[in-house]
Amino acid sequence: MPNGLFPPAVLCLVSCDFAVLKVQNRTMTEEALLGSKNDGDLSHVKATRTDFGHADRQVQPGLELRFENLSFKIKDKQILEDVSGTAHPGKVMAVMGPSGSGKTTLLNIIGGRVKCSNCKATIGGQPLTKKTRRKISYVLQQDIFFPNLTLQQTLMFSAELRLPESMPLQTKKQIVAELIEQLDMEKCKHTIIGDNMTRGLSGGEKKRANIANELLTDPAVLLLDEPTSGLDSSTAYALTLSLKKYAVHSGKTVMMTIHQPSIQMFVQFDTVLLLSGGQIAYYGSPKDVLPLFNELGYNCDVTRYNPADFILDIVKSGEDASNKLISASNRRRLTEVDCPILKSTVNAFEAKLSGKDEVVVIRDSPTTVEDLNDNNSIPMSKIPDSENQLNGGRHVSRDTAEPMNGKCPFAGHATSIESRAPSNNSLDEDEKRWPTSSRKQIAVLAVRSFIQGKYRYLSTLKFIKTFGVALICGLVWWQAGRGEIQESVVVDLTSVLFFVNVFNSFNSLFDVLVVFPSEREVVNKERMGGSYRLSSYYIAKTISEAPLTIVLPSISTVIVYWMAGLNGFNDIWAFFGTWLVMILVTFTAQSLGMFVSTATMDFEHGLVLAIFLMISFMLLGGFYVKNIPPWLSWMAYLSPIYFSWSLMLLLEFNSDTRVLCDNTTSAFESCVSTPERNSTGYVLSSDILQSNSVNDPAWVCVVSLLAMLVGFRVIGYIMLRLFHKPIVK
Ligand SMILES: Nc1ncnc2c1ncn2[C@@H]1O[C@H](COP(=O)(O)OP(=O)(O)OP(=O)(O)O)[C@@H](O)[C@H]1O
Repeated sequence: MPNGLFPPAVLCLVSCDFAVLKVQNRTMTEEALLGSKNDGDLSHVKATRTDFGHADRQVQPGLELRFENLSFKIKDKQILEDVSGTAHPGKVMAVMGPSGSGKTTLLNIIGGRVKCSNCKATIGGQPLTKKTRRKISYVLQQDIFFPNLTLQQTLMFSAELRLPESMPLQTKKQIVAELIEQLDMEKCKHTIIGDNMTRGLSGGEKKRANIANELLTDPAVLLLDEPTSGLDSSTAYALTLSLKKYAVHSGKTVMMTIHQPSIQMFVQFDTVLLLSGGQIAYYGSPKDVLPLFNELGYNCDVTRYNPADFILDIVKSGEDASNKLISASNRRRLTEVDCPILKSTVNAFEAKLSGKDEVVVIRDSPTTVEDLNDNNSIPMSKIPDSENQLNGGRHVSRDTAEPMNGKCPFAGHATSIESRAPSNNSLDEDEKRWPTSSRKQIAVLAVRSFIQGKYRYLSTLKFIKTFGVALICGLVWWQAGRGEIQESVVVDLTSVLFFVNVFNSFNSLFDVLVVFPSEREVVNKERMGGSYRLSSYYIAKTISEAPLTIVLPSISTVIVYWMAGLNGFNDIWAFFGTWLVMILVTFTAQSLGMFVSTATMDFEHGLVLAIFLMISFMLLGGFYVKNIPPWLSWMAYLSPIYFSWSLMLLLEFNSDTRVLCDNTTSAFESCVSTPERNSTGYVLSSDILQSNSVNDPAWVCVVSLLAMLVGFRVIGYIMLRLFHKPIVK
């Protein structure tokens, strides 16, 4: 094969995987963005069973989740402004609002997915920290899983990683089995999760798998981001009903975002937090919402309108309506225990509206309703008639200056999060940071990584490619190295070794390139959930994928080596040596791939960097350019291909190799007789090695490859650790 054909040929062969790999890489995110397919298969959820996955373990009680005056900005954009609320055990809070109103951001802050250093929240009266957040499970909107694992495998691995190590395996199995049964997923427990490429669980089943995965740990608080997205109305209702029953019967706290609930779903909620532009437009019971809207001039014809749709339509109808609702909500919140507001926020908001109405100035520390009404100039036009708006003690009557339930509203309001005593002692101070030891994590992750990796490393497509390329190479260089070879054949032998070398290195590097970005979502999700250490993941991955990594390079080496008739026919150790070198360079290229992947963490960027590096390494490998300019020659020492090819040539052209001189036009010194010495008629191995720029002894090449193998892997880990942290407060 002409030398110049190598790069395009190898790139082409490797890139035949890209189309597939790239699509696989997109799988999880795209699927999430596109939403799950609706299969209507939740309608038969066993809503009566609400002891989800309890088995015989001690059930953790629900805890009060309280967030107070959360304000959050991204750059100059105010995403949330003074958002407060309290989700109670045994109850469901629904966070509603138009698209972009900040629902997911609110859940992300509480769930620790977004860093918000000034955001105050408590769980069971204790500040929300990395440790106390372990009581919260967060069901993300995207169903992020490894696509090749079955439902049962997915839940079992999760159970082994997230449930205490001291819990017997049998109990973990029982919990998983119960969850599968209770979520009515028996029939699909051996089905793979699947992705865009491979059909697996349906959209509804994936959603249930996502919820089951979070219920495994028996959380005190369950957060769900759009759990009904992509489901049809009956499926969505069944799911909402199950969550409601789960909250009521297990005494758990449930908080979920939801876009457009049906009326049946809407009435299941205990509290509705309606957001508009990051501010609270309504906070309270769903049954109070229509009277309040009515007071503000928005009448809902319930015979024709779903109240949930109605309130969303009003919020979306324009700035005036939205401001009116926020303003009314702000005033209600001044007396609201569960959903307090800062007076400065009310002032600022009223000031913003001052062009349209009188400015409100609220005194710093109102302690009674009278104070508020007498000393703070709330525009009368902004206070709805008390007789009509009073509801459940949440509204203040201007006439009576008392909340309807007779409780002083300011007593609760004056109590800040910091001053609230812990209300629940179930948060164990001594709880360990990780539910399992590093040893256990590595063991579980290694098995999972092996199962997941075998589909990627040993796919039928890859076998076909490897066999195909190896057979073509074998035929092209058929028995080129057998017996006494001619000098002219030397270039064929160096070519075949270089080609196999480059082919396997490219394959190994690009395989890894796809892995990290696609696994990142799952790993980040799990790490943010506090499932395991990054080091455990990295070590497990390295160990478990090692046997998978060597399969295909070994196959191609064996086929090409013997078909091309290389030196193994004369010296069997030359064959084993070449095979080991091939494995070594495959691992080194894999390490390089890990480094590139973690340095970029993006397939497109990684691809560009990887191609640049591999082409450079090929050029510096000694095959194409025999006389690298001296000022550039040091760069050859950065190339794994240079070292591996050198090693292969050392094994192929050892002192026993007999290469006949071309008597007419020999390129080798040893073929030319001089007055001092006569040529033996055979080319000296040292001449062949020298002409191919093999300047270093074998041990230097081996040590250099090992150093690169370890070095790139360690740098990759450091980059992952430092620059790709999942954000947790
Ligand atoms: N990284 C970011 N940079 C800039 N703006 C952002 C960023 N993340 C979120 N936002 C903005 O924050 C606002 C709230 O986003 P969020 O995802 O919380 O809304 P949402 O109510 O959950 O919307 P949806 O119902 O469509 O999921 C949106 O306007 C969004 O564009």
